[in-house]
Amino acid sequence: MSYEVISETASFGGVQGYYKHTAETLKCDMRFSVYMPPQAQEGKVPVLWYLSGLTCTEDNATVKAGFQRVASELGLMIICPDTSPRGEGVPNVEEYDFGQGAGFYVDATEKPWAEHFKMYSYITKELPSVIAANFAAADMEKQGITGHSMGGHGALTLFLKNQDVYKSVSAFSPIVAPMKCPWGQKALPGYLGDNPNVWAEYDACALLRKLGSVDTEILIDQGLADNFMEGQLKPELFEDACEATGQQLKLRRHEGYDHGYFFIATFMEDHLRHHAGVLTA
Ligand SMILES: N[C@@H](CCC(=O)N[C@@H](CSC=O)C(=O)NCC(=O)O)C(=O)O
Repeated sequence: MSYEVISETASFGGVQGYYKHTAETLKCDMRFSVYMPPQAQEGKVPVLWYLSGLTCTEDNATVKAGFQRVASELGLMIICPDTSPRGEGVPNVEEYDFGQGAGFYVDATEKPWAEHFKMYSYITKELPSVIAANFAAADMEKQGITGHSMGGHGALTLFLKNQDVYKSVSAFSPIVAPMKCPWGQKALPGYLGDNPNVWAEYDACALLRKLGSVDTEILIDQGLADNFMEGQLKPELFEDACEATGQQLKLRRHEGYDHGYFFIATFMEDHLRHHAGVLTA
């Protein structure tokens, strides 16, 4: 459960840190970032996980999402993990949507991925244990989860499968139905084999329809100038699943915004307030 400090830098009265540890689940070294708000000097603070999308590391959101100012105001700890195992000995392909940088937050069962690609267990079990053991201010009874695109898929599915752990959820332009889009139709069989019942365990629409509604509102923001919206993201499928199950959903569609971090930074404050509203109630 030990970890190494890469850097710690003052930000809005708190500290933006980058850290490294050896992840047993993934059999490689992993980096993650933690924003520690100033309130952490006085006591425990709620924890918000941010899961990034395809091609990302822990760095993309940390430097581009602009969460530090409002996280400081609200007293939220923000944790950004990497999106896959990496490094020598970890399998990869020269494709942006599979392999390193594209872990899809699943526990792979297929060769050669199964040995390292266990991002579901890493994010839900190992990394939280590292945080709980080393960051005393983290209130692990008050955790929320958000993410972008592939990370939005991660946020929705991890939330639905672990409602005892995560109390709040939101997503920026998430993949909501990987079984029904090309990114997911490549990743799910690639990592999990050919059984659709196993894929459905990692599909937010399928999970919501199977598990039923949860007692908290889900916030999703989607840009209407997002080139991936029609072919990959299909927010209307999640809207349908929410309507069918009676799930409270705030799905906001924004004219002119694309898939990138200028979009995320624009609406980040609303997401932080959404999570703080639930986690500090
Ligand atoms: N290179 C790819 C697109 C890669 C891309 O857009 N990645 C997004 C996430 S997409 C879904 O998970 C991202 O967040 N990129 C990093 C960033 O800092 O913007 C292509 O050519 O289509």
